[in-house]
Amino acid sequence: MTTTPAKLMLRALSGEITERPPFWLMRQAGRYLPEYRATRAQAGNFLDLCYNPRLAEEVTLQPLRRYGMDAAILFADILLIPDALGQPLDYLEGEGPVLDPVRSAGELSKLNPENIHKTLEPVYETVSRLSSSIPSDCTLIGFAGAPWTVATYMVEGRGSKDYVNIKKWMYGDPAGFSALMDILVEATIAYLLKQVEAGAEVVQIFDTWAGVLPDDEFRKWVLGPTKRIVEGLRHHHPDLPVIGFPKGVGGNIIDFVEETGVTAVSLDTGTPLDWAARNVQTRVPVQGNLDPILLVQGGAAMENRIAEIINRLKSAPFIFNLGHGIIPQTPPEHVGALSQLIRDGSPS
Ligand SMILES: Cc1c2[nH]c(c1CCC(=O)O)Cc1[nH]c(c(CCC(=O)O)c1C)Cc1[nH]c(c(CCC(=O)O)c1C)Cc1[nH]c(c(C)c1CCC(=O)O)C2
Repeated sequence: MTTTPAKLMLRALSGEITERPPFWLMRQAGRYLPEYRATRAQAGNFLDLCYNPRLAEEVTLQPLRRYGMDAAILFADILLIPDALGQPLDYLEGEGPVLDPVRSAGELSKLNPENIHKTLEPVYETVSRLSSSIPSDCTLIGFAGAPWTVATYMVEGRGSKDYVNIKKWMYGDPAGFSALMDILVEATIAYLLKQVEAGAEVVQIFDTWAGVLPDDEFRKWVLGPTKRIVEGLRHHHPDLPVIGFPKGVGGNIIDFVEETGVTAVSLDTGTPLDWAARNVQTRVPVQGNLDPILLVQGGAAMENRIAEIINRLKSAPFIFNLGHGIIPQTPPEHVGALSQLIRDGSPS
């Protein structure tokens, strides 16, 4: 009897040390690619692209065609959940997302958690198309934002530097704020379950702003909701690999791993490699953590750091990635050099 060798990414997630690290890159589809910009122009605006299964499938596949990553990440955005809950959302050129803010328990009646799947249906169709169109050795990753990070955009109404509105609500009316977080936990579980049913093999939970909370609040609004999501997913899919990305949390990543039950964690750029090898990788597989700006720089600086990351993390389960998303200024040929280096162990 012959068995198909499992995909490299799934093997690393199951705790295997692989012959080379699987790799994929956060924001691997996006504006640094001319073909993305062309498809995006064809779609109209960014939300139209996210809700167009044919075009969202196309932009998901674009980086795979060039670089053959070991995983494809569904093309969508973490703010589709607020959109599906009925919170008006727009993406402004040069500014990013803008939402009509929700800032008190009284305003929660503006959200409608009943029918999110009606809006999100095209996303599930994108996943379903991808599950048959990606290469057979490539793993399909679904994703969602963590409730805390999604809530920062919902309450601030845009990206924020100081999180003053959400923190005032969180400190001043924890019970009311927890009603918003409950809505997000439930919606996120339902959303990710549908992605898994449509063919996502792994899910990643992005908590980009997890690092701005003090101890107690970190436990309450990052650890608690993430744990509930992991449990909610595993209730239906006990073996589903879940990757957490609690960005900027420093040493708290140990508690994150121990308490949430995630399968693996993504390390941000600031996480020291030796520390991560001793304290995190002994617990779960890790993913990371090249500085995305080294991918803009390229050359020897990038190549040396890639080699260093691989050397320090290759003795335990490891997935190569960035410490945060690719930025639009990235020259596509630098991504080519990275993929070559990881695949063959030498620069192109
Ligand atoms: C905080 C956050 C968002 N979205 C996301 C996060 C968490 C990860 C992170 O911190 O980067 C996650 C995300 N956003 C996008 C993906 C797609 C999959 C991928 O290739 O990684 C994923 C996984 C597409 C996108 N999401 C967005 C774009 C750019 C939109 C465009 O084409 O104009 C893409 C490709 C827009 C977006 N969406 C968001 C912001 C702040 C912005 C504006 C900033 C920017 O323009 O880069 C919210």
